[in-house]
Amino acid sequence: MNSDISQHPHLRAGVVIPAGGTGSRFGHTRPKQFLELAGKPVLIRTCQAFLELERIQTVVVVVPADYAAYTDELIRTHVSLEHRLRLQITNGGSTRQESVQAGLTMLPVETDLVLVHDAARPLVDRETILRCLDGAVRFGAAIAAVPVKDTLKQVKDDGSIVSTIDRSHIWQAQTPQAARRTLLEQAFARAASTGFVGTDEASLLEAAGIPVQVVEGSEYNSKITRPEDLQMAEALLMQRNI
Ligand SMILES: Nc1ccn([C@@H]2O[C@H](COP(=O)(O)OP(=O)(O)OP(=O)(O)O)[C@@H](O)[C@H]2O)c(=O)n1
Ligand SMILES: C[C@](O)(CO)[C@H](O)COP(=O)(O)O
Repeated sequence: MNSDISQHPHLRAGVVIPAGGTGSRFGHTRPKQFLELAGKPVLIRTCQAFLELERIQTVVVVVPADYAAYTDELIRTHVSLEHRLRLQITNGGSTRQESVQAGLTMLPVETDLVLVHDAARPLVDRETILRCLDGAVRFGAAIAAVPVKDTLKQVKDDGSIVSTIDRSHIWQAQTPQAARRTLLEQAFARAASTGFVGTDEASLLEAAGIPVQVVEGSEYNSKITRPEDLQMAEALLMQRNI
């Protein structure tokens, strides 16, 4: 069976974009997802990467409650009416996991394939998104990831090296992280019942015994965590004249 997503015209995919963080490691008065990146808010860039794909029927943005009105204003300023029809905003929670859970409940009932993508990853490319979609169709769950390039060290609190970690099978998880909705809801329900808190959706799926596949991400699909990450993203976009 060819499980390429184009073979499944009736598949309805939605994306949840967790944008409810405070950006404490970034250290700005405004959460980093609302800062400008080459003239456009980080969050808007991220939303548009998905709105430009017809395969994505619904985009749910999960924002801090005190930023809901501001987000609505940003969307009205930067997003076309046509795209706004596929965009919803809801309030986030105190953890990324709670925010994603809130977003899942907003997806239309007919949504059967879900992607989750950090608002803080605005340089995600079309091909990575489509690989995640196809991976979720083919395997049930798939995440963007890149193999580790640097030598990895286990280090004590005092900075002394304990050992060098074999990196031959170590990958850095990115987002999108995609799964059939039933699998993702099963994983979130189990996490809620056991009190499990993960830093990504794959860790919840793994904990529930649900197989997850990695698909090729991109070195450009980095997460904006600290100020230098925003500077790097800006330099990249300027170079590409985007
Ligand atoms: N309660 C939270 C925490 C995080 N996020 C989102 O999850 C993504 C990845 O989280 P991270 O980069 O850690 O963002 P922050 O939590 O804002 O950053 P920090 O840990 O530095 O405070 C971001 O798009 C962030 O907005 C969220 O929706 N809700
Ligand atoms: C989901 C994620 O981006 C995968 O690498 C990462 O786990 C988010 O971690 P954060 O601490 O919430 O930024």
